[in-house]
Amino acid sequence: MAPWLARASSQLARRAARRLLPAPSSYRNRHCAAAAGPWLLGSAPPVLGASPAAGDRRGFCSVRRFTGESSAAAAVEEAENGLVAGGDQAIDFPGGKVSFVAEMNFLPESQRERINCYRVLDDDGRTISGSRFQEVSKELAMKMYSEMVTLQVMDTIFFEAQRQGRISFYLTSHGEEAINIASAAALTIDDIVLPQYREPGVLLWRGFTLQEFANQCFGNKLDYGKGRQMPIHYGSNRLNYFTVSSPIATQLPHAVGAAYSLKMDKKDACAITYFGDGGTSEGDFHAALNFAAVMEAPVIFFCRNNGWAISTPTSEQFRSDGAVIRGQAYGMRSIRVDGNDALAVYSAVHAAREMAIKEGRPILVEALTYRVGHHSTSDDSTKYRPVDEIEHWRTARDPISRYRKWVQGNGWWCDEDESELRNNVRQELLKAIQVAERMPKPPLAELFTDVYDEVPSNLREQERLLRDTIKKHPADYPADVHI
Ligand SMILES: Cc1ncc(C[n+]2csc(CCOP(=O)(O)OP(=O)(O)O)c2C)c(N)n1
Ligand SMILES: [K+]
Repeated sequence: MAPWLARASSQLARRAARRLLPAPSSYRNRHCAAAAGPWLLGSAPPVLGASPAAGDRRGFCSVRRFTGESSAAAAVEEAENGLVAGGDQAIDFPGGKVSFVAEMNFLPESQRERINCYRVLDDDGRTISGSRFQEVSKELAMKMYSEMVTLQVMDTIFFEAQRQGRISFYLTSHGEEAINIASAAALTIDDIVLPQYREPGVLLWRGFTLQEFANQCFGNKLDYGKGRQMPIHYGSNRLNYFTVSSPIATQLPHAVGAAYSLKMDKKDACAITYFGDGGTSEGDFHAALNFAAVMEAPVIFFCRNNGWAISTPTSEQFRSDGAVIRGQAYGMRSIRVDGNDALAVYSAVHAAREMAIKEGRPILVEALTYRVGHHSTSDDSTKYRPVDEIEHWRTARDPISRYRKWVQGNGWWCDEDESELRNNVRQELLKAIQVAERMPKPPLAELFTDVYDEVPSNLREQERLLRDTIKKHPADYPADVHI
């Protein structure tokens, strides 16, 4: 027995003896569980001071029966011999006191009921009576609405542009507009965003223009990534938005580091990182949550639980009650929120941010939602999920319609406003696409820069070969490649 455990055991037994506690009827069982406690069940504890009386063997554990007044003295004797007396008292362990119990109870694999989901608006856009939420001004509420619509229109047009062969790839946030916009609205520009790829609305909210989105998707010379990345891999230094990186969940540990640096600099800001239900199966997810909890980093882990990771349903992703329950396992406050309710998402992230910064702690937010679109333009989701299911979420559960009912109910919006907004966004984006499409591509030399301070000889050789190949086969390369 470890010396600290023996000390604790003997202190406890002496205290019991001083108070002359009568032996509880279940003493025998407690004794048994306590003695087995620190070791693996099934293996005998290394020190057993009391020799078992005949007939007292119960599997792995030796037992002595005590009665009446003699029990306290016996407890002392047992403790001196290295046994733990058990009882209601808590015993010191590394990490804090733990109480012993007589029953051999395994923690159940799940709670009896699933964790509740915080909601403000019902399906008809009415505030649920008694719901508590962060007030939003008319101005903020309307900006949220118009950005949700802008995101939806942008997604629809870029998706079509890919189908027309004008861009190589696209991925929509359909069904997750409230998550995108309302979470962004609850942050300040000083908060650092480490995105997955389905949160362009956060960047839109921060002021990334439709022209900037188009420049990236067309990989032209104004794209900040210099045309090196696939479409939708946006990033902006100016807007504190890390560049999207496709490998799932790598951004989570980065976010903890970024958050910790904000804390060291005593900044009034936090980091937020987004990821899907699929991302929770990556080792990076677990490393990041543990790291953040231990380091008390002001980071918000925002899980978009949208039911699908490409063709993998959540039923094949995890057996836990979603992601929210995992926060507690790592010692982190967590909340489950209706991801299709803009006011609930806004309120939850607003509160999470306050706690993260003021109390210096990570928070996990799990937003329940549904990926209404295909995974990307490389996917046809009707191959693995029922069309009815998609339609139900696209219509009856649409976050934009629900929020619109609420703003309209407040007298802030009407049908004419709606068509004017949609028309304006469409015009602006079509113009941006035309400009982006005509804009020359970045110079070829840029393919080889920004990794090494000086381009090494092997890369210079590759560049020379590429230029020769383009000259030999000009028809196989875009006409505007700048040799
Ligand atoms: C490490 C890694 N494994 C696999 C992939 C391929 N992949 C791209 S997206 C994706 C699904 C991710 O699903 P989820 O995290 O739930 O996000 P969602 O697409 O639903 O928003 C997978 C498996 C990847 N990009 N990175
Ligand atoms: K990543």
